[in-house]
Amino acid sequence: MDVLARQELPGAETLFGRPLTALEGVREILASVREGGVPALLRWTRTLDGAALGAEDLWVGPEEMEAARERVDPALLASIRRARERIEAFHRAEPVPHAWHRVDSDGLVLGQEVRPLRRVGLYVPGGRAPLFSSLLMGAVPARVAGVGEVVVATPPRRDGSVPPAILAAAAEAGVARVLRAGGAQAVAALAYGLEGVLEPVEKIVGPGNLFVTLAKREVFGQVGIDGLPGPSEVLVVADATANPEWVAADLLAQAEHDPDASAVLVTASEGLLQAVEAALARQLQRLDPQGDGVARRSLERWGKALLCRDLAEAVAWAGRLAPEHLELAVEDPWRWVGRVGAAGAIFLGHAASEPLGDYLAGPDHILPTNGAARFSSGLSVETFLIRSSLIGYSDEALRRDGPAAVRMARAEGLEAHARAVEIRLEAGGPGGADEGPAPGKEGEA
Ligand SMILES: NC(=O)c1ccc[n+]([C@@H]2O[C@H](COP(=O)([O-])OP(=O)(O)OC[C@H]3O[C@@H](n4cnc5c(N)ncnc54)[C@H](O)[C@@H]3O)[C@@H](O)[C@H]2O)c1
Ligand SMILES: N[C@H](CO)Cc1c[nH]c[nH+]1
Ligand SMILES: [Zn+2]
Repeated sequence: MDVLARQELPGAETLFGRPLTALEGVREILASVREGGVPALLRWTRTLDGAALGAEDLWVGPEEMEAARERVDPALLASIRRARERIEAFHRAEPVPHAWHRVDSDGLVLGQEVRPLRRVGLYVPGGRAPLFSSLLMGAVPARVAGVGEVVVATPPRRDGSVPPAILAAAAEAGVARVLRAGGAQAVAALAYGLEGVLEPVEKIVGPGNLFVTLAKREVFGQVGIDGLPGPSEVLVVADATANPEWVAADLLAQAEHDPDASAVLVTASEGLLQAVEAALARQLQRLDPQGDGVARRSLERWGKALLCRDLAEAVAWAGRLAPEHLELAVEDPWRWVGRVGAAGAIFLGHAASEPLGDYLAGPDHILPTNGAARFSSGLSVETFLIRSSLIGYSDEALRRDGPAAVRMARAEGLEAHARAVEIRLEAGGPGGADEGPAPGKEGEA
């Protein structure tokens, strides 16, 4: 991501009036919406998405969402509902932290409060394709966690409308309102708020392209973020039992998301590698007869086929690259699962095509990319919860722990810390009568 962020942004002269990198462009957009509010947001929406909206058009409300439910094909609506149910069932089955506390025999109270976030911003990609499935993948676990309000932001089409399938999915998932804004400008609106229109949210979740992902990284600290789920990735580890047509189809499925998406095959079978390359060429011709499609550009830039000595080496490579999606298209996937170092989601066996996970298998499809699976995971109910530690001292527990705390504070050179505890010890604890310094202790260091 950093390589792309630092490259000169094509078209920057027209967009920003001077040459800029993608990261500089994103910073400029964020600053302009932070300072300029709604007019700046509308200006970027016109420039980048071609939609000339007025301030009164910013929101899609519940009525338009309900109407969208009527407009989508009933079979599609039923599929969206089925997907919502499957995603919800998966997230309800997840282990989540619960509030707890315990009281020790000396009266020390220790525990954790757990509460859902109050307001979350959910980015739903819409630049190349209206990813209503990503809306479900963000809004459903938020709801399971008990989040107070989920504000969705998604880029409008050139006529200013939001695709009905996105609105229908929003209605199905219980989302109250949708902001017609995309890209870094939408991230700015969610993070900084829009005066009189939108309060800043506490956390921004959801996937997006390079601009969205860079913007989320920039606003982190001002608000929380779920991670950096950027351009899609698939890495297929395949053995000679894999069907080359199926493997090629799964590589193309992720490549079609974005010219920045990546699709990689790792195998120890030279025969399979050649068969997949031939299948790819054939399928790409059918998918993109003009020869200028997204999948072709993605494969040219980031597509790779690696030939390894054996399957163990192939799996080791997969773990090192830590892809968003790993397919184990091998005879005995369970033999290898435990040896995968890192991956956002692991698909087991020949039938488990990645797009099934994109839509309705159940686990979340908002997953770390760009190697971030080494240290982070996909969206879960826990993404929407915060924990607060609970600490309560009795007189007895204070007498036991206080002297050690005082000693440690003085060793760190923090006299005020030491005195804060000592003053209570001198008074004999919360139950003691004396609020002032103990006789004879004044001036002691
Ligand atoms: N990792 C995951 O979990 C996951 C899940 C779903 C989708 N995705 C990824 O989400 C992405 C969706 O991308 P998309 O582009 O279709 O939609 P998007 O909604 O993420 O981005 C569209 C926005 O990009 C901005 N933009 C476009 N060109 C720009 C420029 N030159 N300068 C500044 N801003 C610009 C515009 O504001 C536009 O509204 C894909 O990369 C896809 O692979 C990832
Ligand atoms: N493959 C994407 C995650 O990288 C998710 C998605 C949504 N719709 C289709 N695919
Ligand atoms: Zn996909």
